[in-house]
Formats: sequence, structure tokens, C-alpha cells
Amino acid sequence: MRRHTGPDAYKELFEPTTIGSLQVRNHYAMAPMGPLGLSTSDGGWNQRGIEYYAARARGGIGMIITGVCQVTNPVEHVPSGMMPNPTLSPGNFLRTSRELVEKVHAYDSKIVLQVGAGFGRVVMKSILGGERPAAPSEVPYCWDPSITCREITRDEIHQIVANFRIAAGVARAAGYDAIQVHAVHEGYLLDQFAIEKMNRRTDEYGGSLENRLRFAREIVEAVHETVGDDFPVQLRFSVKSMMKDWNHGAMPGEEFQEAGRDVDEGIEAARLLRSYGYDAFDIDVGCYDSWYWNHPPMYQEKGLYLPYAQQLKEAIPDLPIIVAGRLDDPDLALRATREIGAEMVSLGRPVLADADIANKIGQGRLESIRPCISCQEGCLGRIEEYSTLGCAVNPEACREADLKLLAVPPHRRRKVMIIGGGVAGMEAARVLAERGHTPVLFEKADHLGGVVVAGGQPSFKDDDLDLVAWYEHELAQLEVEIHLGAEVTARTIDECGADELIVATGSTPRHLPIDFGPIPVVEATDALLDQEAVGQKVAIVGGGTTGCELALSLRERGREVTVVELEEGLLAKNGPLCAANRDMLRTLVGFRGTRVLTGSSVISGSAEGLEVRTPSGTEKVAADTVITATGYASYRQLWEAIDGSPVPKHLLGDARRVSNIMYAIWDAYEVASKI
Ligand SMILES: Cc1cc2nc3c(=O)[nH]c(=O)nc-3n(C[C@H](O)[C@H](O)[C@H](O)COP(=O)(O)O)c2cc1C
Ligand code: SF4
Repeated sequence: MRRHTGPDAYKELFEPTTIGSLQVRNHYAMAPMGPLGLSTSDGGWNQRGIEYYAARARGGIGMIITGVCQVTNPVEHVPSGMMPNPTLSPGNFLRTSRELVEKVHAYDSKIVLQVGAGFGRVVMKSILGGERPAAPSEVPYCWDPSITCREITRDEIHQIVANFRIAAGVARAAGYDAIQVHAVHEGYLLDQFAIEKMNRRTDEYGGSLENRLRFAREIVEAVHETVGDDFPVQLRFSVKSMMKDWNHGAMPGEEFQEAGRDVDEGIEAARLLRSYGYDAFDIDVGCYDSWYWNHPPMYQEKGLYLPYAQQLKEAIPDLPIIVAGRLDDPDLALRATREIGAEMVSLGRPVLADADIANKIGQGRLESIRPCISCQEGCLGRIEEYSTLGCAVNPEACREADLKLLAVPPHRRRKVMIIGGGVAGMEAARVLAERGHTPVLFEKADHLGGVVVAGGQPSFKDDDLDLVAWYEHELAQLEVEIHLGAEVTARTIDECGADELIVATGSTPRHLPIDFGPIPVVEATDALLDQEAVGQKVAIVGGGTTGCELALSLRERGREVTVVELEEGLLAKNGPLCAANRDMLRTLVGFRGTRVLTGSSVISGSAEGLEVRTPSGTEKVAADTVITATGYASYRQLWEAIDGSPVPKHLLGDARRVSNIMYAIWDAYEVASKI
């Protein structure tokens, strides 16, 4: 956030609040995020998990909600130890939880254990193996509709309810301040029971809304029976599903028929669930068939759940709610609390990106917040692969316990010359300076940021520009010597007299040997930087991330846009790692009115436009500008020129391997933290 505020601007967000029966020191909660890789093999919290949450409490969050801890095995052949599980070895969960709870309480923060009944038809493909997922009914498996789920039995339901009793007992004994049931939410197992389309049962768990909510009711009743009525039980709750059909969500602003739960049913469900004993609702919208709503990429608005929070609060004013969803801007948090009356605002990915975000907001230091860029590469994308949770822009997220920055003893301090001021070069300079080395940064352009500056031009990529601004701010605070407009030669390197060299010279665009005739051709990076200069009818050659984002941005500026892509689909290669981002971008391009020709190649160009070979013949594409977005190649000229230099050297970022912001930052952190 490139904004300065005084320390009092957001004072009211830091006043004490109450959520249900729980008193909290301020209005900031940490949203639950799947704690993959944060557990011991028998389902307790490992040291990484404990330090990860403690760091967020230390960073000013008033109430931590842990990521979901299942009380079942996701699928039988997978060892459950990948995620904490209070029922697998309750004694061990209790022991490790006590340490976690004590640390969080030391900062006067509360900690809520989120407990889930399992994934049902949305269990990750990476762990499914040959099993059939168990869902309320025989409905299509979310990630492969050719697989039909098996119907979960009544005995299995009763076993899950019994497991919640164990979990609640352990949670209370460990000192958690509440539990949160991961229930009518996001299309997980309990939500599949609640949504009519996914629940075709004819027993007491299917049919009427009351029947479909029976499973969630039995859980809250069992919890209260076990641990008493005074132990708060929150509910994760999606007000609306945003689902058009199996695997098809709605685009923002789209008129559509809701196939899951609409807002009216959401309000009715909230009334019932509250009467069953849930005392606070942690809300969002979406389900896995529309998962760019519950896991919003940068193409979604900030504060996207606020209109739904408002409708729920208007219908049930005394319902205590927590609301999440791209709320890192404290002005939006104020809107949530002041105008909508939300008791708490929760931050998920923004606290992965910056553990100290709440304190920084409280102190009015917005410019020092490391922004989440909603890329989902390091967090959700990693979870999809069943890897440890992390963050693209913060390599220390979830590694607080084992990756502390080590100060360098004075006799080992090095002068390190860094060539290239993109994110890789800037991250290397930041980490080296933090550790006590002396980095000197040289950048050919007259500004820092490299390709991220061009990539950040579309309106929905503002956070990328904030990331560059954050690096500039950090490097200034650390007094890093920076030379802009500096073309580095072998002589500059000699003159610098560095002990080590880092080369992070980035990449250059690839050019395909296509003859576009008389039509002006602009490279994607240049087009992004000067979108007003491109013509009215634009043909973009290349449907990767850059081509698709450029298409969206040019449509926003009223241009007629066609994307021509050789592969059979957009984003077929090198698209976003996280499928929620990929699916949304791919769908949004067509939805916003871009013509898309896939499996197609340009034959020739003339004054009228392009002739394109498509799978069904040839097509004319009217175009007064062609933009090439055909990928990038590592730029290593300097690296090769200094091959013989005896100075120890490292090749980083796109110059080593063209990839994404995450790998540029992670690689730089890894190398710079070991020099
Ligand atoms: C990596 C990741 C894991 C998540 N896991 C959970 C979870 O375990 N339980 C849950 O209720 N929500 C989960 N969510 C949803 C978040 O709680 C939150 O609603 C969402 O990320 C939007 O908020 P944000 O923009 O502040 O991140 C997860 C989100 C992410 C990014
Ligand atoms: S990986 Fe991307 S989306 Fe996830 S927290 Fe980090 S910056 Fe945000």
C-alpha cells in the first residue's frame, strides 16, 4: 500500500471486540488456511506450525483461527500426518497444542481450532489414488467428473460426529479459546450435505433444509454435550455458492441461475444453524465448483465478500460475524466494521505475506507492509500439489522455526555486487543487507522492478506494483547502494571490487518468425507499459498468462481483442500454477468479450488484418496492431562474458530459468541467506 497514514487512522480497528461469547483484543482475525506440512507424523503440531502461528500473534492479530484440522483420514491409503488431526493421537495433539496455545496467549491473542469433517467429493486429486471419494450421494467427483463418488453411510456419519466429540474435548483441555467447525462452507463434505444439488439422500440427512443441516447440527450438539455450553463454537459458513453447474462458477457481474445455495437460503440456513448452537459465523462465498470465489485470485475485487456480509447482517443484525476476502486495505476493514457491523475482519493470505501486517496497520506504517499479490502460487497452488503451505513473496512463511535470518560475523561480511534490479536482485539485496553484508545493486533501467513493472500495469495487478514499491522502501531503509541506469561491463565489475557476484539480468522476449505484413507489431511488455498507444483492433499472438492478462486489460480500455494461440487451450503451458487462478483467467477472457482462437496459427498479415489457420479451416482477424506474447528466454549475455572471472558468482531469477515471481524470490532468498 503506497500510502502514509498517522498511527491513529485505524485506531478503532484496534479496540477490543466480542465475537459470540469471546472477548478479543482487536478486530483482526487470521483466516484459517490449510496447515499442510505443519504437523508431526501422528497428527500433532510440529515446531514449524507452532512458530508460524506465534509469529502472527506477535504481529498483532487478535484472534488466530488455525487451518482446518480434519477429524477423519482424507482417503484411507494416505497417512494423515500431513495435516494436524486431533483424533489420530489425541495425547500428542494435546501436548503440541498446549505449546501452541501458550505461545499465542503470551501475546494476549486468542486461538481458535478449526476442525473439519473431511473433503468428500473435493478431496485433492494428488492424494486420491485409486479410491472413490465418499460424498453425501453418488455425485460427480469435483476434479474428474468421470468418477462418481460413493454414498457415505449413516455409520460413517455417526463416527465423524463421535470424532468431533474427541476433538472438542482435546481442544478445551489444550486451552484453545473456541473451536470453529469447518461446516457449511466452500463445498467440503458438510457443505455437500447442505447443498441440494449434491445431496440426494432419502434418509434423515437429505430432503428438507433442516435435514440437510442435520449433520452440522449433530456436530454442534455433540460438541456442547462434551465440553459444555460455555465453550464457543464458531462456524465457517459460505453465504452463497456462486455455482452455475458442476464445475462452472459465475464470473463477477454475471447474471446466472444459482445451482448451489443462494443468499435467501444462506440466510435461512444461518438462522437455523444459530438456533442449533453455533455462536459466531465466519463468512465468505463460493464452493469448489466456483472456487475463484472462495479462493479469490487478483482478478476478483478487493473486499468481494462484503456485499454478502451486508445482506446477512441486514437480515440477522445480531448475528456475530467475521468476514474475510482480500481485506488487506484497512479502509475496507473499516467499511466492514463501521458500515456493515462485522465484529471481526479476517486476513488470510495477507498474513502469510506479512506476519506483522496488523501491527503495521496499527502503527500507520502501510508502506512497510509486504503485499500479498493474490497469485496463490506459494499457498493454494502448493496445497493443490500436497506440498507445505508457503508464500510466493515471503519465503519465510511457515518456516519461521527453521529459517531465521542469521547475522553474519564481522570477519565474514562480504561486499556483494548484484547485477539486475528485478525482484530476484532486490530480494537478494534485501536479505544480504538484513544479514549484515554490503550489497551494491546495479540496474540498467532507470527504475527497479524489472518485468514486474510491465506485468503490474493492468488495473487488477496493482499489488504487483505495491510489491516493487515495498522493495524500494525496504532497500532505502536498509541503505542499500543502488545504481540505476547503469550498464554493467567487465570493467564495472572490476571497479566494484566485490567479494561475490549475483547476476539477475532477467529475460528477453522470444520472437517467432512470423510475417505480419504491414501491421505494426508491438512486444507484450511494451504494449503493457503503453496501452494507450496500441490500436483499436488488436490481435494478441500467444495465450499464456501475459497474453490473457493483456487481453483483459485492453478490453477494459475498450479495445477489440482477438487472442491467437497455437495450443488447444489458453494457458495450456506456463499458466498460473494454482488452478483457481488459471480457471478464472481462462474463463474471464472469453466472458469479457475477447475472441479466442486456439489450436490456431497466423498464416499472413495484410492491411485488413491477419489470416489465421484454425482447426476448422482459416479465419480473418481484423487487426490494426499485433502484439506478440510468445514467451521469454533467459538473458545471460553478461553471465557468459564473465565466465572466467575468479570471483564467486551466482545466477538468479529469470536469467537462470524463466519462471515466476515466486521462484525469483525464493531462489534469491535461498542463495542470499547462505552467503
Ligand atoms: C492456502 C489456503 C488455504 C485455506 N484453507 C482454509 C481452511 O483450512 N479453512 C477455511 O475455512 N478456509 C481456508 N481458506 C480460505 C481462507 O480462510 C480465506 O477465506 C480466503 O483465503 C480469503 O481471504 P484472504 O483474501 O484474506 O486470503 C484457505 C485459503 C488459502 C489461500
Ligand atoms: S502465495 Fe501469493 S496469494 Fe498466497 S499469500 Fe503469498 S502472495 Fe498471497
